[in-house]
Amino acid sequence: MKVDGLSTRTIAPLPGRDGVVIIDQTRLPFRYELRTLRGLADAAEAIAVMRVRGAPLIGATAAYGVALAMTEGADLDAACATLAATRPTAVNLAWALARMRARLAPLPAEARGAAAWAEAAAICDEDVELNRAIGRHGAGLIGALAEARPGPVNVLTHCNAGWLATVDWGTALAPVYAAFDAGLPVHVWVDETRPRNQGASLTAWELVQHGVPHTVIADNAGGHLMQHGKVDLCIVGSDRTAANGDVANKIGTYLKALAAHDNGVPFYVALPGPTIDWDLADGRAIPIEERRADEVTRITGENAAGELVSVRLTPAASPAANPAFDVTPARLVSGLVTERGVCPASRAGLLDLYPERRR
Ligand SMILES: CSC[C@H]1O[C@H](OP(=O)(O)O)[C@H](O)[C@@H]1O
Repeated sequence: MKVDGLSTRTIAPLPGRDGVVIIDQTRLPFRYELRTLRGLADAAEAIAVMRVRGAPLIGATAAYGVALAMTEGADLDAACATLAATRPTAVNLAWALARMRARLAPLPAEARGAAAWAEAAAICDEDVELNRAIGRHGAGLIGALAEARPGPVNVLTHCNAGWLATVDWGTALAPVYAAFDAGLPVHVWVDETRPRNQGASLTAWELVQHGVPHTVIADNAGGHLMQHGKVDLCIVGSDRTAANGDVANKIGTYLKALAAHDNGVPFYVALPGPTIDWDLADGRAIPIEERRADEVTRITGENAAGELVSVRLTPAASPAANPAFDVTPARLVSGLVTERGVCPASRAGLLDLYPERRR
């Protein structure tokens, strides 16, 4: 996508393969800061503290983390274990590490560096095309709604599943960008998405950059808007979708799916193939990340002087719980928007799109 008119991706290797440049998403929307990852430790830290986040981008960063590790002579299995331990829910992390290991393990140590950089680059290039295809297929859903009646199609999205969550294009927002760029009237309700506010800080920033009409809302407003006919379609991302179509996504997604179901609002999940966990029959075993309590008890923002500040919201003595994801059962999902098309949220639906997965 473009930032200040310049095309960019969320991650890219330095020409000398001695570093990887990322957008430090912990600084957005106030500062657009690039950061160079110089080694395995930098890559692991960037994932763990969410300088990079979003399932596909976590996988891409881990892939480059392996390349950085090979360049610094680290052990392949140890490097993969370090990266695997950063965040548990997004299956793209395990998928990328398994792919890197499969590519590198058969090679002699001296050949692993170049192969790792090439494989990481391939993962990134593929992600861009997967998401572009998701946008194409998902734009059809928006187009059909645009034809049904005048005025903008009002899309509600949760968290950030835009291009910042991937290498480019995004997943849930890819159809929005494709529809907008095709001239379709679209407006986005942006869930702020407490406690890390990826919606208010990242999705809103993306949509401003692209010129897409949008309105930031409190997470708790979504159900009310659906009750009053102000939401035509929900599209969210996924961090891990089980083989039966159960979807793990940012905490609060399940509540939006319940409200959509109760109000007859179509609820779609956009995801690329690497986000499908074929080894999980359903979503019950998806690991849910528990993050630090101070992400709930404190909030970070910019004061009038343009300084980044963090303020406490709760009494110091109050404990807090911070599950970062929840699982939306397939029965609440209208459909899955993948790079291969749209399918029902079911094992049969997924196997129709991915027949090579039939056992
Ligand atoms: C396209 S994956 C986006 C997905 O990742 C987000 O989680 P996090 O920001 O914690 O990495 C959120 O669940 C998004 O839907």
